[in-house]
Amino acid sequence: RLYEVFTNRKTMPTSLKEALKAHFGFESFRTKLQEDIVRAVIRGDRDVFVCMPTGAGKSLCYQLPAVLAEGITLVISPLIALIQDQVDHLKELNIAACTINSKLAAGERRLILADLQSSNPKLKLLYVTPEMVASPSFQPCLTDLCSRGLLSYLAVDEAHCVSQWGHDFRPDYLKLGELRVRLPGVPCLALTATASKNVQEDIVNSLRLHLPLSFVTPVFRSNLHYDVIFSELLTQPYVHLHAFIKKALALSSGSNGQGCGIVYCRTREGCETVAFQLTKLGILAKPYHAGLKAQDRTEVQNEWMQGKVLVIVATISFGMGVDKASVRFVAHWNISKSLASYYQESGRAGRDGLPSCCRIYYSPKDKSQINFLICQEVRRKQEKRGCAKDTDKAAIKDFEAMVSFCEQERCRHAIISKFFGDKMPNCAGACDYCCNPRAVRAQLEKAALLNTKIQRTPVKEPKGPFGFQPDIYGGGKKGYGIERQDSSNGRTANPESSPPVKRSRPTESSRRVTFNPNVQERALHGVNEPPKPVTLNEAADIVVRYLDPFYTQGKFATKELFKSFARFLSHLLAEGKPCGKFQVQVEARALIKKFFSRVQRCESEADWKHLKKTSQL
Ligand SMILES: Nc1ncnc2c1ncn2[C@@H]1O[C@H](COP(=O)(O)OP(=O)(O)OP(=O)(O)O)[C@@H](O)[C@H]1O
Repeated sequence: RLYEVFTNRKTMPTSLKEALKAHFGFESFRTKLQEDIVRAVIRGDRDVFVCMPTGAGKSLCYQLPAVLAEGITLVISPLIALIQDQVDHLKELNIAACTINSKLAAGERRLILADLQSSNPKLKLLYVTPEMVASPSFQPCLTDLCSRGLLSYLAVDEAHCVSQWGHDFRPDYLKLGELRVRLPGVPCLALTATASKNVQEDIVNSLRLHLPLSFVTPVFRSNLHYDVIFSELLTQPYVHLHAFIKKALALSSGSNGQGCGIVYCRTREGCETVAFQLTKLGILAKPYHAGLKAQDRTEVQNEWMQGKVLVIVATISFGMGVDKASVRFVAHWNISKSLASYYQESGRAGRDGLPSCCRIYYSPKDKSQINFLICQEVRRKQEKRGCAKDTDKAAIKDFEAMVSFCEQERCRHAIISKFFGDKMPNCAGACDYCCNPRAVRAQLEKAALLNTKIQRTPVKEPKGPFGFQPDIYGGGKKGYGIERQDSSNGRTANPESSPPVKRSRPTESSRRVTFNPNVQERALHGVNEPPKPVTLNEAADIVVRYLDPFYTQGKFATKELFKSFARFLSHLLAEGKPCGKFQVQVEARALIKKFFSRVQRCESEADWKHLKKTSQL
């Protein structure tokens, strides 16, 4: 039963299964695939690329080879918290693992470095962030280990962070390509749970994987039931959520004890409100977000892990690396920023393979807010680097895929599979659409009707010049960037302080309800009916939409000038003789065109001093 690859210089003569049992306490490999990957890594003659769903047991694919190899395995992981969990877990198993990071006490760091410099280091796994790997102080240590033949493998966890097309791009991951050049002969293993085809290509190219052996499993997980609920149609949303949780928790959790769940909210206020409401309705739920003290967060997480609290209501800063098998549901109170993120977050349900539920409470208002934040973030990045890039569109496209997932009449699993480039899965009733397509259609129609009504009711006078806080619009207020995992604005926020509604481009040719207010309004107004006069808020929306491309092209010397000009135009268009939306659109376009026919680049407020409405209004 001795495994032939153990003649490899890096491994010890013992059976793979025995080693699995001895070091990790597992009787067998989780799947044939897991075993195949471990064997391929141990062989060490090729780089390896692994794309398996969350909870599939990817960590073991490098941890077992690392334990069996003679040297040290360097593991790159994006978050210190994630690293700490892994290191703690390995230490519990008596496996020599540690991390070097900026938070480490000087004494501990010295001890680790001394071990690394010794002729026979005890350490088996060294976890670091990509930033640490790139730091000049760490380079000599790595070069030294490599030259002494003591680096067994390079494992890059969450490898999708290397791709600018991915949902969690981290610039320092790009530097790992250079690292590989400095570590000749060290085989690399790249692992991710979410990678569309172009992200996969990026990983292979950026990490310079040489003819890698690829182990890619379909993203379809038949034990997860997906559905979407339009929250604006609900009279009692919290009661609805409560009923969903009750039902999901009633699902069996096998030998894993009582089931539990996660509700994701975009904002801290959202977490607090939802947790409070659920507790009031009889389910103990606790919030978890960056606004809490670290100690309180740890306490909440522990209570949830131990089953003392069944529901954790968290921002997305919770979950990465949380290894709990019996999560019976993941509910999203707000949509995610991309379909890839949603797949990863919802995938935390049912890691034990048992039936579990994934639900989104969707609202078009939420869509507008997140869309606004994403566009703002993209613009901020462009401003920082001074130019636009093709990849800037990726964030917007990925968000559109998220919206499309909610607004389409199609199998939810099929949408996810298509997004990741997989073939159509056999859903077999594991989503609302496949269970009852008529109900999905009815909901979409009701939502469209409701949205039309909302658009037709008079809008209250906006507070600020745009009907929302200018510093939110300008992106100056910390906490509104989509990059932050946890913002302080919420669905519960005053609608008047919401950013203007922006139109999102449709992505799919398949049926979906359009929420473009202009289309619906025009269809409903009689031909001779006078158009409803635009409010300042609506004028601002139109202006921003038309002016935005000029800002992106660098036609404004500063962002303040852009905002100021947008404010000026909005007032010009909304004040005076009342005009309908269509007229204002035409006029806005004409004014902007006229302005830029005279001004190459806007340098001061004096540039638009003489700009007046054209005769069209
Ligand atoms: N062979 C095995 N037998 C039993 N349990 C296993 C086996 N391999 C891994 N596991 C367990 O499966 C769970 C998930 O493993 P792991 O955290 O490595 O998944 P992952 O694919 O890395 O997930 P994520 O993408 O969320 O990081 C862990 O609790 C792990 O201990």
